[in-house]
Amino acid sequence: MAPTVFVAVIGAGLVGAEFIRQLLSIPNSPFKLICIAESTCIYYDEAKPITDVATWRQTLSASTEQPDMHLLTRRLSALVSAASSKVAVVDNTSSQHVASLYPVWLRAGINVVTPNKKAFSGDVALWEDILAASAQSGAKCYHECSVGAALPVISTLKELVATGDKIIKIEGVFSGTMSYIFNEFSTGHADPGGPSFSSVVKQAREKGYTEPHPADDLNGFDVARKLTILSRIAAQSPASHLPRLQTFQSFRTTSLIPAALEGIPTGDEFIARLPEFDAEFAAMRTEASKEGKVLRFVGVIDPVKGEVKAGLERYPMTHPFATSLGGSDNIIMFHTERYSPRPLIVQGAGAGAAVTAMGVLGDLLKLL
Ligand SMILES: NC(=O)C1=CN([C@@H]2O[C@H](COP(=O)(O)OP(=O)(O)OC[C@H]3O[C@@H](n4cnc5c(N)ncnc54)[C@H](OP(=O)(O)O)[C@@H]3O)[C@@H](O)[C@H]2O)C=CC1
Ligand SMILES: N[C@@H](CC=O)C(=O)O
Ligand code: NA
Repeated sequence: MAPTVFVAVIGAGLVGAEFIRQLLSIPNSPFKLICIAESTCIYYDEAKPITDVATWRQTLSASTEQPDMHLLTRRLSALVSAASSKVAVVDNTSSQHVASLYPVWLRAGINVVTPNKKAFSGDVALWEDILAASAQSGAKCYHECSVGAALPVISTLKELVATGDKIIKIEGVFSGTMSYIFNEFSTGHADPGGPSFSSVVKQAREKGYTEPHPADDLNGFDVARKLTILSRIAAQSPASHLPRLQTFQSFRTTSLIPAALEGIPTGDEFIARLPEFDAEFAAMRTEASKEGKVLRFVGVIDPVKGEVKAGLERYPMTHPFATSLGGSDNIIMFHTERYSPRPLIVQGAGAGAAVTAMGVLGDLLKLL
């Protein structure tokens, strides 16, 4: 019989709510959902786990308790000590503060599952502390969805590296938002005269592909974070010249944010002002289509040259980045010693609540 796993979910937004729906839909579930937290409220009851898909939101809203992460840590640590069962935090936020608590949780024997990129792509000291804490206690930290949503990108790279393959180059479209935007905006065929840039950004947001603030996608930081996560793993492959990246800002990334829109605090205001710059983006599209090319936002990790970069590039209409992508598709090509001359390719939806929640739940199932 599978052991019971006590689960605390932090973040019940787009991904979090879908994750809870999928978790509560598992028949004969070994998971006990004892906690759900958002920024302003928390439900916690070990004796009364949430079981009903239809009413969990009301149960959370009815709670008057304020979220206190230190209290949550003490409660979950006590549960690890008292029960022979496993305990897991599922972080479905994009919070740096929540991410900074992973080493504390892991050292206390609390497993961590998350699509949040912050812990693995920010200060290298936090990433190293997470690895050390997990090794020390044996608690697991799974974050497959921090790159390419549920697509097996991190697991594939870890396996290539662990089995001694030499990574020659990793290149691809790593952002569901950027993929959707340029698949719709720059098709080559209809240019010029396709949809406006601001309208496709708005659609990407409505479809749930963007970060809580869409500027975090358009400034290239989301791709830079994913490249940092992969680069830190690829750096362990034989003969890698990749540098020890201090943060995701340690290499060159092209931002698509017009200077006048830098630092706009809310996503709504940012989206409202973006049409002012549609003509600039249309001109870039026209330039590319005159050469028979499309625009794609691409990331490259090159362990041979020791280089990591992300930016907007032009591709001929025959290139896989131009021909084979649709919707929020990511495509990641692993060129390795074994996968040569043809690369190992992972492709599919790289954003969206359903696939991301599925990947998070898949990671949680690994604890069994
Ligand atoms: N959307 C996608 O397709 C993908 C998303 N991801 C990642 O998944 C994560 C969630 O994304 P998404 O669901 O779209 O984001 P949302 O903005 O929809 O949801 C975020 C949730 O986190 C909660 N939250 C934020 N800060 C805290 C905090 N300090 N304590 C407790 N709760 C907090 C918010 O609560 P409140 O509303 O009260 O502030 C909200 O419930 C992000 O890290 C994102 O990068 C990864 C792959 C794909
Ligand atoms: N905003 C991100 C979501 C997944 O990480 C993206 O568009 O890829
Ligand atoms: Na993934």
